[in-house]
Amino acid sequence: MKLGRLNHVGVATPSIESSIAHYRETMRAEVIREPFDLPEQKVKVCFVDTPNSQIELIEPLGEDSPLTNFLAKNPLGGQHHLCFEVPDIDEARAYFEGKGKRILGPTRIGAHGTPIFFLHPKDMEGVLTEIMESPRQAH
Ligand SMILES: CC[C@H](C(=O)O)C(=O)SCCNC(=O)CCNC(=O)[C@H](O)C(C)(C)COP(=O)(O)OP(=O)(O)OC[C@H]1O[C@@H](n2cnc3c(N)ncnc32)[C@H](O)[C@@H]1OP(=O)(O)O
Ligand SMILES: [Co+2]
Repeated sequence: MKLGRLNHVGVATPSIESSIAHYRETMRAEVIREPFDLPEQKVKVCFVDTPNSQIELIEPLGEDSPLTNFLAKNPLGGQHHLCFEVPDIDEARAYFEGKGKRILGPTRIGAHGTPIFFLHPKDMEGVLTEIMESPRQAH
């Protein structure tokens, strides 16, 4: 498996609107993308572009969002996951399975429109890790 770029840092928030204001006004980021819902993933998403990566703002969508427990423990929100790109998602899945790392659920289409999966934080040095097929590699 070949490790690609850090695609984004996932940041959970109770309010994407207030987080957008923070990144625009305090961080002077150019937030040009509109928030959008990913109902199948039970999250609302808004990307904040930085010169070399992205912040992925994520807010729970619906009751049983995967963010619900995280925000119960971290009411202000906070760093949630890291997302790395790989050239081939199926090869990466087999690689991590071979390493005995717990993969959370099926490979599915993520917020960038390419296949992703998640690795359990307890198997990844405490970091919830998202693996994403590089957009330019999508078949
Ligand atoms: C896919 C769209 C978009 C994209 O980029 O394309 C996204 O990234 S959406 C992101 C939201 N979706 C997910 O996170 C899906 C994968 N996550 C999960 O399946 C759960 O969040 C899980 C299993 C990581 C944790 O579930 P839950 O919070 O319900 O369980 P616990 O509270 O019992 O936590 C278990 C254990 O893990 C620790 N934990 C939980 N979340 C994190 C985290 N983000 N980073 C590090 N550690 C985390 C938690 O503290 C518990 O540890 P313990 O020592 O037992 O307290
Ligand atoms: Co993500």
